[in-house]
Amino acid sequence: MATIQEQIREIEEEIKKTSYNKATSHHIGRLKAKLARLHDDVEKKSAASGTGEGYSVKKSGDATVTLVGFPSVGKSTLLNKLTDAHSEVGAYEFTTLTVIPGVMEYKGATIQILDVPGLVKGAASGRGRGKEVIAVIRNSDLVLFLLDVFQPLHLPVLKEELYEAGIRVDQHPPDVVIKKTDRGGVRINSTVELDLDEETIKSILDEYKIHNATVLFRENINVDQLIDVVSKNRSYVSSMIVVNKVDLAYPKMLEDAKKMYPEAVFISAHNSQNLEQLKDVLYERLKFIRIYMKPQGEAADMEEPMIVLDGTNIGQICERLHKDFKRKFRFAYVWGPSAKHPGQRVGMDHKLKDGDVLSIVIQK
Ligand SMILES: Nc1nc2c(ncn2[C@@H]2O[C@H](COP(=O)(O)OP(=O)(O)OP(=O)(O)O)[C@@H](O)[C@H]2O)c(=O)[nH]1
Ligand SMILES: [K+]
Ligand SMILES: [Mg+2]
Repeated sequence: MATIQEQIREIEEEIKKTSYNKATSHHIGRLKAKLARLHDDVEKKSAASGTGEGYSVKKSGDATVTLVGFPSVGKSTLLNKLTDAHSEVGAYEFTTLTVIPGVMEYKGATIQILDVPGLVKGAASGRGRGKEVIAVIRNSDLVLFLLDVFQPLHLPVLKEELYEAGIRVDQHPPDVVIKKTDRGGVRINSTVELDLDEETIKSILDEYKIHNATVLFRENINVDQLIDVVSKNRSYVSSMIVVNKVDLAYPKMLEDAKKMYPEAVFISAHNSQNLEQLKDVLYERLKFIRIYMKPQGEAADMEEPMIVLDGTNIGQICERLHKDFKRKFRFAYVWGPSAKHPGQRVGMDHKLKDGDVLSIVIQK
């Protein structure tokens, strides 16, 4: 019996060999789904048999950002400049061996920044501290990719490792809902024109042992995205790119790196160069919204809004307010951009928008 790694290689070979056309698309879809399942198995196995030494960091503040980069690109140096933390800096690789949290206050938001060990190629399958680092990244809201100006080509490697570990960077969860049923086979509904054909969709679901279900597509997605929906074990985070050590770069080198990553922020963490711009971009990328709380029977507090991430729902607000709020929650009233009419009565699933006024009613 072939090992999981051998099976993975075999399927990868077969995908490479198969030329893509209409007739082979469902075959390729099935192979990709098989591959995804094997990767999920590897993931599960190593989680079960792992060292058990997962890093435990409690999320805190309004958002969590993880510094992701190869060893010695300057992650710890940057953490020390942006936050109150002190993380050891060294001219050798793997100076940092655990998660070091720090806090940065910016424009009224409290942002948690996590320094972690360097990632290397193979991290997703467990090299270095890969597994533990990846678990931290999974739970963060933003990945700050930190590159050394001398090694700009690390970015695609980092992205590949995250992809392989089920982390989707700068993607949103596909707007596709699968509801399992008892009988009736797989029924497909769609509000948009689909590139995926029925046979491909069915063979992917089949690979995940889903034989009876209704599938509603509200978005035209590809094979890989459908596998993400079926596999469930995916995490969606946004990202930004920062290039460090510009103080050491020759002008030509800097120019090339800027052409390669026009959206990146170029800094010298060591010399505190361009850190204000970094904070600005970081803040923008996180997409904060302001929610004004109105205690029942009182006026809303328009002075000090709650700062939360876009997409936050009322249940998540309850969790932030008090440990009992979710249990005692009855309903809420909303005024403002997310309300259909002023004072709309809503439940915990209701998603808030910037500038909303919110009143939560709990059991006494
Ligand atoms: N010239 C220069 N050196 C820097 C800069 N940032 C960091 N360094 C140096 O680069 C080396 C590595 O810095 P660290 O902050 O330890 O890097 P790291 O990414 O945390 O490294 P690991 O924890 O080992 O993965 C140290 O010698 C730093 O002094 C910078 O902007 N310019
Ligand atoms: K280092
Ligand atoms: Mg470090």
